[in-house]
Amino acid sequence: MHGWKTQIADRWDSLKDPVKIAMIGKYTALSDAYLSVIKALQHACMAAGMKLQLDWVEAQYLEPEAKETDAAKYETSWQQVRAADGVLVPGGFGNRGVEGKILAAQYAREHKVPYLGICLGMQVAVIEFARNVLGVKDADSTEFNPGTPNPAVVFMPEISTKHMGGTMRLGGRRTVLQSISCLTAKLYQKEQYIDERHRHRYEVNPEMVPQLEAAGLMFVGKDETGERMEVVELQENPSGHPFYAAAQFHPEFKSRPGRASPLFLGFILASGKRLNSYLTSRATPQPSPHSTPVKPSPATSLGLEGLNLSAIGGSGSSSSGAAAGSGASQALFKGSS
Ligand SMILES: NC(=O)CC[C@H](N)C(=O)O
Repeated sequence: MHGWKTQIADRWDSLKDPVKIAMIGKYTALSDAYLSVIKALQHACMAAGMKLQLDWVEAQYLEPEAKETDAAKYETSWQQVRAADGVLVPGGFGNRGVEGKILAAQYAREHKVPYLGICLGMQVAVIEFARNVLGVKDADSTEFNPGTPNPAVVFMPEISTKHMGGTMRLGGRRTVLQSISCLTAKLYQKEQYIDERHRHRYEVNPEMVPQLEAAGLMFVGKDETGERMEVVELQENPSGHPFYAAAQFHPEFKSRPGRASPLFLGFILASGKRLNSYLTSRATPQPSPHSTPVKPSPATSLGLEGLNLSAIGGSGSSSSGAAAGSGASQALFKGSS
């Protein structure tokens, strides 16, 4: 166990190629939810052979009002978004900063910057698309605007609004994949379904789905009834976007060192411009079981054997080129099982 941890810590400390991720959140209420996201980013960076540079962006400062109230913070926050290789909007509750998150999703979509949305991050992506692509300017979530005439995100019908304590849709649920060629299916290497964990009260309004899909926002994962939207991706053509994916579930909850979450890995690889070579390498037929056995590599013993690390630019080696034992490598293990 100790040797395994040392190998992972060494690999973490030896990563050099930087990848800059802007995480758009509400940092006065730093919650456990964000800590799981940070760990999932670290696991993905380690698998991709990239060094994480995380920029924390307070969503509220991206909003136009901040230009008047706090011009310096507005400027630096947008600079952080513009400098990012990838934009991540994690889960969240309550309406403060939501408009800033919607603007960040719009920026990532329009500027073809890799985007990963989680839970609320998927809901804001859908609201943004409805407003700016479908032209439904007042599209909103009933969580933030209960009287909105154009709800893109609605309270889940079978949940009672009167009993807030027990109203959350929680835990492991099945997502049925709608197409074997979507990015999510390729990353998970699954054709039919994936199981991930949930924590939400609102969902995409199923009535708006046909319009959204006709305009290119594809619901590539749905629950078993087909009524609840679980994963969206921008249609590959004509968007030409390198990575635009968002999930209603929380992929970070199942991420582990040596077993990065597929969506996080895809996001990091796309942010480091390595996603295509990774997907091509995965599509290459594996050697037949009768070919010469390969000596286990350090990557195999790290549980990274599913990854063709050389194909994605990682060293695939566990040598410790840089100083070992940094705080970052220690943090990698805290709280993970
Ligand atoms: N975990 C989340 O991001 C929740 C998103 C949203 N507030 C909901 O309840 O559906």
